[in-house]
Amino acid sequence: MTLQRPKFILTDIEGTTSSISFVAEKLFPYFRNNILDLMELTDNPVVKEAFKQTVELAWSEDGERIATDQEIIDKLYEWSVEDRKITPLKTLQGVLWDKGYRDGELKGHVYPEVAANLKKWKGQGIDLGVFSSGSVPAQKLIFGYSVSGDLTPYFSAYFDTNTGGKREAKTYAKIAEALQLKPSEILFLSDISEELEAADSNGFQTIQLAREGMTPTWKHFATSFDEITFE
Ligand SMILES: CSCCC(=O)C(=O)COP(=O)(O)O
Ligand SMILES: [Mg+2]
Repeated sequence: MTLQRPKFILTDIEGTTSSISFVAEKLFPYFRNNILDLMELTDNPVVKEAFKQTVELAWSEDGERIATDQEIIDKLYEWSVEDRKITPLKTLQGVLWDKGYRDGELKGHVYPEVAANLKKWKGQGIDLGVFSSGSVPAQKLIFGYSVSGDLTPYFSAYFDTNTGGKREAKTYAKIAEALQLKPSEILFLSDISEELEAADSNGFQTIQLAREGMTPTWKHFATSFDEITFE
């Protein structure tokens, strides 16, 4: 697919740069297997704030009153099994994954052609950024400790659920504003059509990554980054 060259490419992670199986079968189980380590980190201000948000969300969403550290951890475990894209869970996943990447137990999966295309696009004068439900620190880890080496030098901006939900149009307006670009100057890459729809309704260019035999569900699609080229 050949497009007019955008000024900025914003990419999703799971299902786009990286396999769904790596996230579902390596990252999420690592979090659940090590979740009790959070008990030792309750003085860490990031953990403290995420625990507070967990208590508030459990109350507002389920009407459930949780208070003890064990109850909070049980709730986070449950949300992880359900693959909830909610900020305190995503923050705490990033906190625990940090050790896994640094110890070498985790190595960020990226599809084989990703690094070469990031390099090529950057060489064409296109700036690159990430928008994932994974927290910004978790985004920096998967790309910093990737199977293709440290890819973080390619990215100049990172966005997560603190900016807004990926299926909400207003989130993309906020991203364009933060980048000080017109929406039409940004190309968003994702595997999920609801996310592409939200970006498209805001005027972004969009391409769906339909990887590993996935049937495309969006009007513009590619099966790998190699198929995305610019005039
Ligand atoms: C930052 S890598 C882990 C990604 C993650 O936690 C996740 O929920 C995937 O969401 P995405 O928005 O990248 O599809
Ligand atoms: Mg995705």
